[in-house]
Amino acid sequence: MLCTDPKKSDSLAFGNFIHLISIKRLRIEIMCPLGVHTFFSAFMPEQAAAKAALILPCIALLLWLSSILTSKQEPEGKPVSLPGWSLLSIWPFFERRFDFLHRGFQITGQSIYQFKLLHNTVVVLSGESARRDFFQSKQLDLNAGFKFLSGAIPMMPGVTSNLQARQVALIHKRLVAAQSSERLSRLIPEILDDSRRLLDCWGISGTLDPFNELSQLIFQTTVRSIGCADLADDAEVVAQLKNLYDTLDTATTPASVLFSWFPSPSAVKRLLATKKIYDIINRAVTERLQGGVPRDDTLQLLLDHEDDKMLIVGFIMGLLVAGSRSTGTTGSWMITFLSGHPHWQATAAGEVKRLLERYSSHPTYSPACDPSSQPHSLASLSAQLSDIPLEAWENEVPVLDSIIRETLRLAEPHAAMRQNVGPEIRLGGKIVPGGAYVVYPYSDVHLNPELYPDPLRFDPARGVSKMPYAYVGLGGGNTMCLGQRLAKLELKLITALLVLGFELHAVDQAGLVLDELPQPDWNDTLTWTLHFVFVVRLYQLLSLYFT
Ligand code: HEM
Repeated sequence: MLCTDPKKSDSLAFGNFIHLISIKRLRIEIMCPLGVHTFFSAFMPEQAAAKAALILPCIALLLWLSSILTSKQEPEGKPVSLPGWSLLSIWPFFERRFDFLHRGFQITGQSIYQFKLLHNTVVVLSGESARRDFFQSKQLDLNAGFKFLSGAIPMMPGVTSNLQARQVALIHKRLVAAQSSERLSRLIPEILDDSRRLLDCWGISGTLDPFNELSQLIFQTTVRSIGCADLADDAEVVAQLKNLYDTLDTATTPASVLFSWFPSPSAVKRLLATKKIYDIINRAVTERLQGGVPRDDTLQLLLDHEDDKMLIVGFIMGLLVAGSRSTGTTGSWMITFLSGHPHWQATAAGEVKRLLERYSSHPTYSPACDPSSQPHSLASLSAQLSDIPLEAWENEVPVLDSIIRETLRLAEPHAAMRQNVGPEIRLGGKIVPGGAYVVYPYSDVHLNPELYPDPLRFDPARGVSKMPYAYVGLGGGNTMCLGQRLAKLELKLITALLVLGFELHAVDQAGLVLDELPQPDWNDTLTWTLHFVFVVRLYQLLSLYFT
């Protein structure tokens, strides 16, 4: 807009000079020299005023150009920010993570967005290309991500946390060695025997809470498999350890994660539980070192490699959580799903029976031959299952494999968490600055109706999608689960015992069979358990199977 009255235009132009410089280029060029000249001529001779009127706008123009060139532009590709940064608005990230993350996608209308957690940037991803970049990136650190965003591991600097990269690499190497084929083959009868012992306590019929009983059972077999045989043999110590690990879970609160330095009651509880776990495991390692009898277990494997004592203690303390928590919950959900799907119970039982027919050399129990052996046939079933070799458990059980896969797809409310420990990178085309945290919710694929039609339905018969990273239940790309060989073996052995040994029904508290199974709570990212009353009714089937 041009001003035609020179007087008016002078005053207006000068009054708005600074403002105009920054926002209205056209008006500056035309109006400033005139107005400035009139202004200066009021104070100085005509010639000097003319010079000043020319020089000043040039300086202003230069300043303006340099401010444009040096100004911090919002980089193109920066993820849109979630409005609201107060602690209150991000609290649900810890308490109802699934809802929080999905509301973020809805509010921003974007497949990638970011929010602030204290002074840290957290980028949330979804979509095919972001997922691919995420799982393939080498500079996203899982441990750093979990330490800051989850905090649900025993924190003992130098033992279970703040480990150097070479210590983490050594722990991973030993974990692979602990799952060698020879070692897993020797573990089969031990896992079966532990499980059979605990299943015997369930009785011939009755009800049980799978989220309690299965997680206890799998804690026992995990202590046996990656811990120490002396601990696994002592039922009291195993129960004590389980309680302490449960305390770590229940005492993990948003405040204890965000302000881990603050000695809140839950932080103190966590600290005490961690110290007690340390004492139990350290004592077992010390006793073995000081002349205990060598056993065929993971502790002995670590001692034989002459690993540092603190690394050994940290290995057992850390992997007992990684191993038992996820395997226990997966086992509980598997039994829940099987108890509501008699067809899959029977199909799984049929698959294991065929393996028994092929591999078992133990005589099949028959009440006619040995009427006195009722009803303790779980022992003989476990002995028969021990005859099935590891290769068969790993390669000849497509039904059990698909039941595990479908259980993890439907009931593993995991969000993968990382820290970008390198320079700025792009994931899915969006910028993730160095030091920022990145979260990828598994629901992006596992509950995606385009990949899994009717995604909340349990259906092990679903095909596997060919889309890259369409199934990430045991990780993907650079971070695959390093304990999956053991986890799958434990789950298969326990399921075999259950489907051949019992008939399972999901019932309510009154004992009535449920029409509909309970759904997993995707907001319960830590323990994945159920929060309402539900039980599984058992009938021991052995007399049917062995006649
Ligand atoms: C059914 C049981 C299990 C499930 C569902 C499971 C799932 C996973 C998943 C999804 C990851 C990748 C995490 C991510 O990308 O954010 C992972 C990593 C890992 N898992 Fe498992 N896991 C199970 C059992 C175990 C067991 C028994 C152990 C050890 C005894 C174990 C040790 C590990 C370790 C060490 C990693 C980290 C790998 C790395 O840093 O690259 N897991 N697991």
